[in-house]
Amino acid sequence: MASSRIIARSFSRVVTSPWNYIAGKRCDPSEPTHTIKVTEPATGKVLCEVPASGQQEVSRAVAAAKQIYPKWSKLSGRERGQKLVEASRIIRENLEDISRLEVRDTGKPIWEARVDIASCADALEYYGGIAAAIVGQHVPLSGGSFAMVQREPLGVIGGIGAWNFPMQTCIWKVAPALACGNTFVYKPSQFTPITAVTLGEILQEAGVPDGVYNVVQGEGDTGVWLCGHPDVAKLSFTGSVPTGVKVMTAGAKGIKAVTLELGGKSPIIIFEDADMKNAIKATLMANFLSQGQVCSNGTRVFVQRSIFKEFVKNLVEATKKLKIGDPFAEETTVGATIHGDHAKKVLDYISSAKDEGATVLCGGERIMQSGELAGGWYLSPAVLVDCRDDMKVVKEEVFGSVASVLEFDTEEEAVSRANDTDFGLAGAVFTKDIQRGHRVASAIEAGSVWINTFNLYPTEVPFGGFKHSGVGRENGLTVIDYFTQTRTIYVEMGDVDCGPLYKD
Ligand SMILES: NC(=O)C1=CN([C@@H]2O[C@H](COP(=O)(O)OP(=O)(O)OC[C@H]3O[C@@H](n4cnc5c(N)ncnc54)[C@H](O)[C@@H]3O)[C@@H](O)[C@H]2O)C=CC1
Repeated sequence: MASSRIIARSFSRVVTSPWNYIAGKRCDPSEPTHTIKVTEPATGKVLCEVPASGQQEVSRAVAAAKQIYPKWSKLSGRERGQKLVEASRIIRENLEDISRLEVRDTGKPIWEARVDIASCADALEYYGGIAAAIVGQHVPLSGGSFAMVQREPLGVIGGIGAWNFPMQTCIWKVAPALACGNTFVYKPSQFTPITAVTLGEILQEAGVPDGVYNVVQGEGDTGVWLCGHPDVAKLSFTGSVPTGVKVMTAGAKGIKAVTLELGGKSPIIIFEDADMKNAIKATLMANFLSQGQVCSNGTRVFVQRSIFKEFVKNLVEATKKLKIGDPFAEETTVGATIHGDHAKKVLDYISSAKDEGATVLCGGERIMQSGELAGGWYLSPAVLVDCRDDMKVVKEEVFGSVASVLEFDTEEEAVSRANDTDFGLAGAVFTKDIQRGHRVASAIEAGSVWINTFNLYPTEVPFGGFKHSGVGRENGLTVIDYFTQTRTIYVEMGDVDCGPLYKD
């Protein structure tokens, strides 16, 4: 029998206002603080005008989330999970439309947006699937007494996201938080307002009650209001280290739990016995996905001296074959930088690298400055050699398509240089020697280390940073601990034993 299911009816497939989403409705803030002109990265033209939310609007969103919390948190995990799985189904059935919205927002190529949106469906399906298994514990104690450890949600979660993976960043927070019984207020990046609102409409269609998930648009000030709101129990943030410090400080003031997913400057260590083709493929993926605007990117490429020349030749050849252009074109592999100011920052890093003695073997220029997409900022992916560890481009997060390739001699040297950074988000080792692979992977000070691959984040495995790259984890079962708290109930089955304090 043919399925009678209807593909999502009610979510907007076009870029449309209003931009906030509160208590199940798209709405405008009653007192906008100002209007944000969002540009479309592909064209540089204004994509939409979004009113920024002030304190009053943030409070309205938090109140909506607080009001529905008793009802949502009292559903069984299975009931909540079924709705999240349904939302996952809606996303999969509408993957193309949602991916196209993501491309308009980010400028990333359509092939990548499809991968990102499929991963959003994966996360909703995974946390929907395990929601019924989010339970407490029974702990037997001496003399028949026991303790019950109840696992409870935290309340209203305040989420704040970056612009590079707008819907994925949002869903990595929202899916586990809702599965655990929390409700949510999300503030997307001011550069990518679209798909967080789309998610609201999809969750509503999947049966999630109005108010469980809300969106307030705005810039840093809106984030400040959300972080400081007394009814927000926890902050979950993805963004840069300096903003992460502010969010953590706001959390400290309210004694709120904080999860921070921050920046990186990850190393890839490629030994002489590595499979050359796989090492090249991974280096492309680790540097040029999403125009290099990926937190976990492996931008410090350490290559053993004996294969350095061959590796660099192959990398430059492969980089020159990348097709930079219209993000909607199927053949495009690299799209547009998020906006002009960011692109200029990336170009400045390349200039500073040259000033400090680096050689640019390919790329590092703004291209496509005529035609329909002339207003977009399209940068040709750059490969740099003659780099030193103390150069600005090698030390700081560039967040653009710039790979710095560095030579090393010994394993010990490579590990020590790889770890010589305040960041610790990710890393990788390429070798055919299984013992060396594990030894080096375990020595890299980072939350995710890949052996013979890069930039894979299945929803089942935890992701997050060591050192300045973050606090807490997203994905996997671990995240349940970050969205719940426990209450221990001790049950005494005998008499009270208070030692010598009491005498008959
Ligand atoms: N570890 C991870 O999972 C990921 C980390 N990132 C990191 O994000 C950064 C790029 O994203 P951006 O949007 O440029 O970061 P950002 O730190 O400038 O902004 C992030 C978000 O914080 C908001 N915000 C700004 N000031 C705030 C304040 N005082 N209080 C509360 N919220 C505030 C912004 O409006 C935005 O929504 C990079 O450093 C990148 O590595 C990006 C994606 C994933």
